[in-house]
Amino acid sequence: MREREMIQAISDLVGRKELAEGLIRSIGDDCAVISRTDRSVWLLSMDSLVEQVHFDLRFHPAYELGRKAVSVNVSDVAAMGGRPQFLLLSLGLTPDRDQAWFKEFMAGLESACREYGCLLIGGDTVSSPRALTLTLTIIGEQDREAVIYRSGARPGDEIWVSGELGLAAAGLDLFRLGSGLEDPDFKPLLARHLNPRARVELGLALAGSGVVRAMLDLSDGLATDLAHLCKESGVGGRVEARLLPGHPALDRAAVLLDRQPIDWMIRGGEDYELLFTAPPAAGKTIQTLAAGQNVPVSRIGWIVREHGVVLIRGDRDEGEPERIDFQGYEHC
Ligand SMILES: Nc1ncnc2c1ncn2[C@@H]1O[C@H](COP(=O)(O)OP(=O)(O)O)[C@@H](O)[C@H]1O
Ligand SMILES: Cc1ncc(C[n+]2csc(CCOP(=O)(O)OP(=O)(O)O)c2C)c(N)n1
Ligand SMILES: [Mg+2]
Repeated sequence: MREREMIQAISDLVGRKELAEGLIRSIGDDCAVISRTDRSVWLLSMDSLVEQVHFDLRFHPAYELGRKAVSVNVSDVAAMGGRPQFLLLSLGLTPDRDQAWFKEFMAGLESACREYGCLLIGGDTVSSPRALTLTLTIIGEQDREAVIYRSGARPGDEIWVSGELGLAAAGLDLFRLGSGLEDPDFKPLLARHLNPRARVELGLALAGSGVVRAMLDLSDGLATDLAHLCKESGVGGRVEARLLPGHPALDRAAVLLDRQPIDWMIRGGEDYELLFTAPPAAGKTIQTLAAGQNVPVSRIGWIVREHGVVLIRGDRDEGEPERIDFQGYEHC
C-alpha cells in the first residue's frame, strides 16, 4: 500500500464521523484547524525525521539537524499562513548518541525556535535501538478568516512559488556521492538540504493580503504537492518548465552528477518553499508583498478545470505536455 493510499484509508475511517465541536479542518491539509477564540484558530501539525530516511548522520551535523527538525514543522504552519507558537518534541535516541552530540542538537533546535518565535513546551524521550527518530508537534495560530487552505484554488488562478526549487535535492545527491563537497559554489545546495528555512513571514504576509486562494508548502516536490493542492481544490494545474525558479549551482551540479536540473526541481522534494494560487489581478500585490519580505516569488503556471498536473516543456503552444502528478517523493 502506498503512502497516499494509506493516508486516504485513515481519512476515510475517521472522516466518516461528524466534525467534533470546534474542529474546523482535520486530515488533508498542512495543519488541522481548531477553534481558539471567536476570531482565531489553532493550527496543529506533526512531522518526523527518521535516521536513514530523512537524514544521514555521516554528513548531517547535530546543530543543523536540530534546526531542520524545527523548520520542517514550522513550514506546515507557514503553509496555512499561520504564526508558529509552541512545539512538542518526541526523541527516540539510539545508544550511539553521546552528550556532545545531544548538546549540539539541542542548541540547533533552540536557535531555530528563537528565530521563528516559538517555544518548546513538552515532549517525550525514549530509547530507540537502531534509528534515531525526531518527531515534533507544532501549534500555531491565525485569524479564522485569514487561514489559507489547500482547497481554494479556482480555474484561471495563477500558480506561484517562493524562492528556488531543487536545491535541497541536488545537495543531498552531492552528499550521497561525495562529489563537489569542497566547492564553494555548491554551498547553497548542501546548506538547503542540511538546514532549510521555513517561509513564515511570507506566509503571514500572504494570509494578511487576502488575495491568495490556496497554499501549501513543498516537502515532497512540486509534482506531488501541486497534485495535492489540485486534488483538494477539485482542479488541475499547468506548469511551464521555463518559468521554474532554479539556481546557477543547480546546472553545474547537474553536469557534475550527470543529472537533469528539472528532475530535482519537480521531483526532488524538501524545498520547503510556499506554493500558492491567486487570481491574475493579484499579481502586482503578490510581487510587492514578496519584495517587501526580500523573498523572490515566481509565477510558474495556472490552474485549469481539467484534473491532473501537466508540465509544459518549451513554449506554451508548442511544448509537449507531460503528466507529472504525484511523481515526487513517496515513503511507501
Ligand atoms: N498517520 C496519520 N494519521 C492521521 N493523519 C495523517 C497521518 N499521516 C498523515 N496524515 C495527514 O494527512 C495529511 C497529509 O500528510 P502529509 O503528506 O504528511 O502532509 P505534509 O506533506 O504537509 O506534511 C495531513 O493532513 C496529515 O495530518
Ligand atoms: C538520508 C536521506 N535520504 C533521502 C532523503 C530524501 N527525502 C526524505 S523524506 C523526503 C520528502 C519529505 O519528507 P516527508 O516526511 O514526506 O515530509 P512531509 O511531506 O510529511 O512534510 C525526501 C525528499 C533524505 N532527506 N535523507
Ligand atoms: Mg506540508
